[in-house]
Amino acid sequence: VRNSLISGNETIKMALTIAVGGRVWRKFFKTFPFRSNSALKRFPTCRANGRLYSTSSDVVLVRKDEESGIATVRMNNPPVNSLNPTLMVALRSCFEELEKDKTCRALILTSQKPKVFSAGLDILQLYQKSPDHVAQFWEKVQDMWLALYGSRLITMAAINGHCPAAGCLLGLACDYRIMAEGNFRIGLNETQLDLVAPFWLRQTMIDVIGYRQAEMALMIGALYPSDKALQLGLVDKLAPIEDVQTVAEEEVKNWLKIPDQARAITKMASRKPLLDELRRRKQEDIQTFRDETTRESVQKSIQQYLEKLKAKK
Ligand SMILES: CCC/C=C/C(=O)SCCNC(=O)CCNC(=O)[C@H](O)C(C)(C)COP(=O)([O-])OP(=O)([O-])OC[C@H]1O[C@@H](n2cnc3c(N)ncnc32)[C@H](O)[C@@H]1OP(=O)([O-])[O-]
Repeated sequence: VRNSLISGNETIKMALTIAVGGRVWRKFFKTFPFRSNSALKRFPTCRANGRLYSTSSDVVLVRKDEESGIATVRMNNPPVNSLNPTLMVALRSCFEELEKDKTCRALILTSQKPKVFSAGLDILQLYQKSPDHVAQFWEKVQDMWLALYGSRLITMAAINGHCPAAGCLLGLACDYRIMAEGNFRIGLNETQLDLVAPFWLRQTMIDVIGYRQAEMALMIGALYPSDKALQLGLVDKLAPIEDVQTVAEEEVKNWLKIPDQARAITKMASRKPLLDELRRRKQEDIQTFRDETTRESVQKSIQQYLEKLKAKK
């Protein structure tokens, strides 16, 4: 399915691309096309540090430092930043707006509410819903991921709290992950809900922590404390929770020393096969998720998981 090595032809294409200087970005976007975003038009805009960004509400807060070109994107969907359609569409919109902003060079993704980065997908959107609802919901997950994973920007996850399931999916889509020290957990725990991580999410986990560890983590739906996550390579750095944002900014500044063009082309060379694969198999992936999730036995498991969450209190 996945061939992360680019072919000789593609290498030559990229070398030529670099050589043509002024026309490089036009050529780059031709080689690695980004999807256009019709959703943007549907949302009102908000002003962030003098620049306009589209959000569907206040669920995504954006602040861009004009001097450095670093944008901080904060998820703001209390209590736990569960990824409902509104938040996912707003995140996708925001990623795509920043992508188009020529003065933007880096994106830090974090939570407005310390202690929880994101609780993953809004489980209520998967429970007792029609197959059509689940299908539309899943497409929003795919589109959000495509926009972040396929970004030309430096993308850094400042994981300032718990980061299960689709929270981890967002982190894995970034280039680098800094996580809060302490009793916070991260991982792809989908199997605990009787859900199956899709091929593109499985692949990113494999790419980040290696086949054996990813296979095991995915099978048992492991959630790791941050020190173990660091040991596995699931996150790249730890910091005290109050310093996660500052450490992320410092790290981005190091990355900004690398010329954008070469960094972005290199990133796309390794990510393009998986991006293309999902674009090609998008409908099949939606159908699989819809059919699996709406199965009676899976609905029963989701119900039990929701009950367990409530009982925790
Ligand atoms: C294959 C597909 C790939 C991805 C799949 C997924 O992401 S599946 C997702 C897998 N995700 C998980 O397995 C993570 C499940 N969540 C947790 O483990 C914890 O909430 C926490 C550790 C993130 C935060 O702990 P904390 O003590 O700070 O907070 P708290 O626990 O007290 O929750 C506060 C309120 O939010 C509610 N709520 C919570 N999460 C969700 C949700 N995802 N959705 C909806 N609601 C959720 C919770 O019921 C409670 O509601 P109440 O009673 O006030 O009406």
